[in-house]
Amino acid sequence: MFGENDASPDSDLNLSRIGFAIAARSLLHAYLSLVFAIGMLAISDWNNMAAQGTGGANGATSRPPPNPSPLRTAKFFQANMRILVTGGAGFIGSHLVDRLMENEKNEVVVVDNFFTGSKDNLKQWIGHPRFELIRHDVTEPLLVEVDQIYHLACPASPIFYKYNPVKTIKTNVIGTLNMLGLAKRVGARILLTSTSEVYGDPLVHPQDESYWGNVNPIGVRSCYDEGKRVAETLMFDYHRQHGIEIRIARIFNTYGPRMNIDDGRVVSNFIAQAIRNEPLTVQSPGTQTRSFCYVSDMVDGLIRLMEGNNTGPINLGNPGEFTMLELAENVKELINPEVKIIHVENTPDDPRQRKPVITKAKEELGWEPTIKLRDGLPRMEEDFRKRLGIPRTA
Ligand SMILES: NC(=O)c1ccc[n+]([C@@H]2O[C@H](COP(=O)([O-])OP(=O)(O)OC[C@H]3O[C@@H](n4cnc5c(N)ncnc54)[C@H](O)[C@@H]3O)[C@@H](O)[C@H]2O)c1
Ligand SMILES: O=c1ccn([C@@H]2O[C@H](COP(=O)(O)OP(=O)(O)O[C@H]3OC[C@@H](O)[C@H](O)[C@H]3O)[C@@H](O)[C@H]2O)c(=O)[nH]1
Repeated sequence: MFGENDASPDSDLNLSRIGFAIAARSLLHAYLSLVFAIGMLAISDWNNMAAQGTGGANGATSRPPPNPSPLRTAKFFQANMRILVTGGAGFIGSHLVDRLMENEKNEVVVVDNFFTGSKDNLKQWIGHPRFELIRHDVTEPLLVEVDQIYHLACPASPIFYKYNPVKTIKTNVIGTLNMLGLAKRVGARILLTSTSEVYGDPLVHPQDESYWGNVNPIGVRSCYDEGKRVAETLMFDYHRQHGIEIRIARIFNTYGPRMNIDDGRVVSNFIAQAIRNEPLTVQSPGTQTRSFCYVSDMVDGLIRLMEGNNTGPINLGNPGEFTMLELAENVKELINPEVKIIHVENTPDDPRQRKPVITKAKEELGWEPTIKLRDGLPRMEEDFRKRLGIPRTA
């Protein structure tokens, strides 16, 4: 036994055994420390790369994203890109579907509960082999195999989102959770259409993405604006916690063909009123401002955001700013010079000013709007006249 016979002939051998054991242990220690240090370096490098790759000023991801379907990397079978558009039967969603369907490598699945959207908006695609339409409410879980998710489902016009505020907040919170759960399961990239309403009644003007907003958390609009704020939070938490690839667009007022004629939003109201020769209803005081983006520009921005490397949030909107009185005067001049403009009561918490800073969209996406309000309004007029059956006279 070691220690008992220090003077025995074996003691030299024992000593050298002990020396060897100590040396071996030190070597093992050194090796393990090295492996640990390399591991830590690799993890911190990966985190840095993830943060840079996703424009992650808002915190690095803690895990690698889930793997996309094996079909993506299959050697002999080049799968199409399968894209889910929630709310695809609505105004912006249906224009987005048109653009996505132009690419023959895309298969598009639309889910919609038809609350404010309509099959009519998608009629040119129904029956197409690369297109599927599913009646589904996003507040219920959904299982489909897709590579990208454009998550638009949510009523957007104030009269519709205030109609059933509890349902609106469920759509924003539970609906977004369900879509994030789906993205996590199938490894899809997900884009949320958030809104300029996250800035509330802004105290900073114009608004860039660093502004945290001025929102009434218990007001009649909060089902929508707070709902979208929580949806943004969920997106970033899934990104940080589960490595989900996210994109967030903060959309400013968008207009164009296919808006519901009785949608209640200001551009559709004024155009329908001018065509029907009814007074244009400017809600008081009329000095409140908005910035209006034509829908084809918006769709272009959404696709660039999805395909790019930046998580957002990124403002998408047209920085041209108009008071509601100026908008009414433009509509009157372009569509019906005889029409009257009247003042009516406003609704609570109406934001007094809104105009996007789009520097980030320009720099990160190479995007800026191309269609001015005075060019977009006549295009919308044409569509509304067709649907109302009221042609332009001379
Ligand atoms: N149009 C704008 O000016 C604007 C501005 C900011 C943000 N956005 C956002 O863009 C998205 C689309 O807006 P839009 O103007 O096309 O509105 P929209 O009302 O025309 O479209 C919304 C679509 O979502 C569907 N939908 C609503 N709740 C649903 C649910 N629970 N389950 C499934 N489908 C549901 C509706 O039926 C409709 O087809 C919305 O998320 C909206 O918040 C729009
Ligand atoms: O007939 C009308 C309707 C509206 N308005 C005014 O027009 C302005 C714009 O109102 P809208 O209802 O079109 O839309 P808002 O800007 O209030 O909200 C929109 O913001 C961005 C998106 O998220 C949504 O599409 C929607 O919530 C408001 O100041 C409103 O008071 C009128 O003067 N007359």
